[in-house]
Amino acid sequence: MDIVQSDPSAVAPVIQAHDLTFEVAGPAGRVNILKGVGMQVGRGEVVGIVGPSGSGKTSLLMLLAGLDKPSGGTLSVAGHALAGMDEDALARFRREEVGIVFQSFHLVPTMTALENVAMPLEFAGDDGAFAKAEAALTSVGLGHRVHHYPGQLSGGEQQRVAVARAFVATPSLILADEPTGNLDRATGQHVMELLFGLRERHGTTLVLITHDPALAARCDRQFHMQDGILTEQAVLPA
Ligand SMILES: Nc1ncnc2c1ncn2[C@@H]1O[C@H](COP(=O)(O)OP(=O)(O)OP(=O)(O)O)[C@@H](O)[C@H]1O
Repeated sequence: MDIVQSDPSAVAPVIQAHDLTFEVAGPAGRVNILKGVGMQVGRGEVVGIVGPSGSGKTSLLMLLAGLDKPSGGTLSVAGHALAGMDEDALARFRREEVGIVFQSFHLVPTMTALENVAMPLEFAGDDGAFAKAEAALTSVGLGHRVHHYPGQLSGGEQQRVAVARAFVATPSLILADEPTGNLDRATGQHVMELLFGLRERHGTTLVLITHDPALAARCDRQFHMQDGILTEQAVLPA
């Protein structure tokens, strides 16, 4: 009889967070920013997080990216239990599993678009870094701008470079913090089509912080953060 062993990582959720807390030291003592957050997100799901300013959305994103450590609770991303990992393992995890898109682009101003996108692959020792970066830039419609510096690009073009950089290493998870916040409506729409297209092409999971109700309504699932507490909500049509 053949024994078929299934790969548990193929079906395991990309994000498994349970009772996450995040405390920091403030001038008046400890501040509880996240107060027992739980979420489970499957492969290829697009999840929106809405909520007022200062409620803890970016803090949660930083934990999911392995850029901050939770004070308590358990967190597994793409099969990695982040709590037990040292800095080297976390750096590798971020390189291989996570892409991040920030509201303010965060490109390196002294590097061309091509160099910005190739950077994560070069760090990983990928010989094909520049060819892959050029293909990624072409796929976001910037094949003709590869040698431009960020300062020579419009806001929308810079965000498309940031999107290309986020997906060039085909991560399991893309985290986007107000990716359209600095863009006009049409340009923001274009950037979102690029991000949503990644799920279609690569099965990428997308976690999106947004203040835009229309954008949140396009997500498969929607969470609301309020004062460090996360609750899932029904997705209402825009
Ligand atoms: N390292 C830190 N030290 C002290 N306070 C912090 C730290 N990081 C975040 N905070 C505070 O925690 C709260 C949550 O911040 P966070 O950036 O996660 O909120 P947010 O929901 O993303 O807000 P916004 O929508 O304005 O970006 C804020 O009051 C912020 O000032």
